[in-house]
Amino acid sequence: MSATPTFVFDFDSTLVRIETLEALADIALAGHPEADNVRAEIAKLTDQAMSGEVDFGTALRRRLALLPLTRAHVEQLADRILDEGTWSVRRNLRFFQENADKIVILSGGFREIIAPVAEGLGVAPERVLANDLVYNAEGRVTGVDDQNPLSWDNGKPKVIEALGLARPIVMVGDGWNDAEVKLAGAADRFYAFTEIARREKVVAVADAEAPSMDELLHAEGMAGRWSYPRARIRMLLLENIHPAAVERLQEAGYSVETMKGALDEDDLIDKIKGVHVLGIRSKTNVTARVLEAADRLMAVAAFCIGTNQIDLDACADHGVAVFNAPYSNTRSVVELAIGLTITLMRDVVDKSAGMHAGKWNKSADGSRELRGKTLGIVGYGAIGSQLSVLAEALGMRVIFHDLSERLALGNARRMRNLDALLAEADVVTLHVDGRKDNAELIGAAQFQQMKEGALFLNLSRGHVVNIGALSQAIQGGRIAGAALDVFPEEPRTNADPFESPLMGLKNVILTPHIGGSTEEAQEAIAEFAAERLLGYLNRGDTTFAVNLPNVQLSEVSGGHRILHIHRNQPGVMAALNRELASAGLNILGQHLKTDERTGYVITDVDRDYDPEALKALKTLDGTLRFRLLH
Ligand SMILES: NC(=O)C1=CN([C@@H]2O[C@H](COP(=O)(O)OP(=O)(O)OC[C@H]3O[C@@H](n4cnc5c(N)ncnc54)[C@H](O)[C@@H]3O)[C@@H](O)[C@H]2O)C=CC1
Ligand SMILES: O=C(O)C(=O)COP(=O)(O)O
Repeated sequence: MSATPTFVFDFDSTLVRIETLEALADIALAGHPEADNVRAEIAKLTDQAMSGEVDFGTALRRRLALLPLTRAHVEQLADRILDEGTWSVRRNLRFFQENADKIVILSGGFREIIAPVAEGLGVAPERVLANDLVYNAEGRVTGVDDQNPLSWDNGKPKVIEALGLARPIVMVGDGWNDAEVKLAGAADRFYAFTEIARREKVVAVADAEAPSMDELLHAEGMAGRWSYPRARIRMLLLENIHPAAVERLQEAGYSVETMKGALDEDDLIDKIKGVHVLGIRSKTNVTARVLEAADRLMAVAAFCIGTNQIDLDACADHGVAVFNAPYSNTRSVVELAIGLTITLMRDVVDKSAGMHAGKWNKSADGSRELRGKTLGIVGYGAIGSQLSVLAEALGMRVIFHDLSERLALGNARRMRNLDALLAEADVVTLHVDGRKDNAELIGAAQFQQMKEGALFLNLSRGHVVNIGALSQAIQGGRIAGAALDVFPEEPRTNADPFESPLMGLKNVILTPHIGGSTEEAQEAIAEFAAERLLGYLNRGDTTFAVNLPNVQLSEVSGGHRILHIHRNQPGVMAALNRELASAGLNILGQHLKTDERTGYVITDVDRDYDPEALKALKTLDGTLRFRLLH
């Protein structure tokens, strides 16, 4: 590694979120009759000086002359300046403290205000170069020390040159006077720091823009709080995912793009390049072709329960973790199923449509109570079993069929097979998952087995039912009513048309896949899935991943964390540990978990190692993904 450069940091709008003179103006002008005008004048001068329109010395003196500033005002700001630290500076304190002897703070601002921040960063007072305020006997500020070159135009380069600092020198700041340091040749690189204020003119002459300290440290090859600047991690959230997720992910520093509808395979292939995290709901198919095109993808989050739209094995083979929200909309689906059952039993939808057309049809024919009827639940997972409890509470008898051994809740009875269930149920409701094998689980033969006049509900997945057979069963009278929330072909957006052979049939309720679409469920899903993503990105935690071994992990603290996803084949662990040993890495902790396909090993190591040594780990035979977390 090349030697650490000398870092020269500007202060206002770089190490802190404020401009000192504006903050002092707020304090000194409190209660002043002309406060707003004076403040506006000061802000304008600051901006003109920072963008190079007015020379710095002139702007500084004019701003001070506008203020009735006293020592007490200055002390007041100095007392609270630590609260004004720039966010990315705060999270990278360790960088400052560990490299304090390579850091200089260079500011046209005032020493009294900078001192507490410098102390917090571990930067010695002699490495703080700033202006000195001059006070009169009453403690009133009369100006600045005119001997200090920093109080004049183009002072920063002069001061830096006079220090004779070790090169290369990296200048970091938001203002034109910071850019001048590089333009005058006193620094080797200049980063326009834009986390607080972004000035086009300054960015235009910079070697690079640093939207945060993370970006700067990454660009300079320094170990920062994060191994990779979060703002560069791109997340694409499709299908109108609840804003709570966007907020949570942005708040954590990631870049989030949202789209209202789903994308088809080709559009997703175009869009997926450069995307690190994809968020979808039930309608976007993540196929092997999509994964081939995904050059950066680390994780897919299904902001729903079903994951049948995702090629989970192909994701695992690419080292892409897949998460879902398995319980957040369960209750919403159950409530709708209950509501639909009652609505079908009472023929509410057709009667209501009749009323809207001016037809009064008061009749009890065919209308029945729920109480005492038999509900047949196919698929007794999270939704099926919760529906079982609610239906019993309403007085229904519950029978169920599931491929797996499930605990029968309450008085629910397990049926030995699907046929037995179909023969006995007054209402058949589907809550199986969307695995391929479930295609047309219910077709003509199954409708034949149902009781004459049975009701039928599908809130699981569209392909589970043969729609033509259902349509015939309804028209032939075997099925007295049906409620369908899911369809073999569903429109990708609200603007696309919907068509189905079931349209217009008597006592048939069609809903646009809204089983899980309640405000409560969508918000809960957003929070749950966003947390899973953050846990994975920030800690490597795979709890609730549906295609990788689940490992629950705490925050990385003290050391670095090496994450290695590999094909589950003999010898990978041995080879990995051989490489770690030969690189002289001190292992603080290690976890390994495997499933049939994939192995996931997490190794926490001490920070003092040669980063070059890690390269070998990326190319170990069987490696699917390698990641380093700080
Ligand atoms: N309409 C909507 O908006 C929503 C639809 N869903 C759908 O509901 C499905 C079920 O959700 P959960 O209950 O949370 O899933 P789950 O995974 O907890 O339960 C599914 C159950 O179905 C069983 N199963 C699968 N195939 C079967 C078969 N052929 N015969 C009998 N049992 C079978 C499984 O063993 C499992 O116990 C989801 O996979 C999703 O496709 C989920 C949420 C909202
Ligand atoms: O949670 C599920 O699996 C659902 O079917 C809900 O899908 P959606 O998020 O409404 O597209």
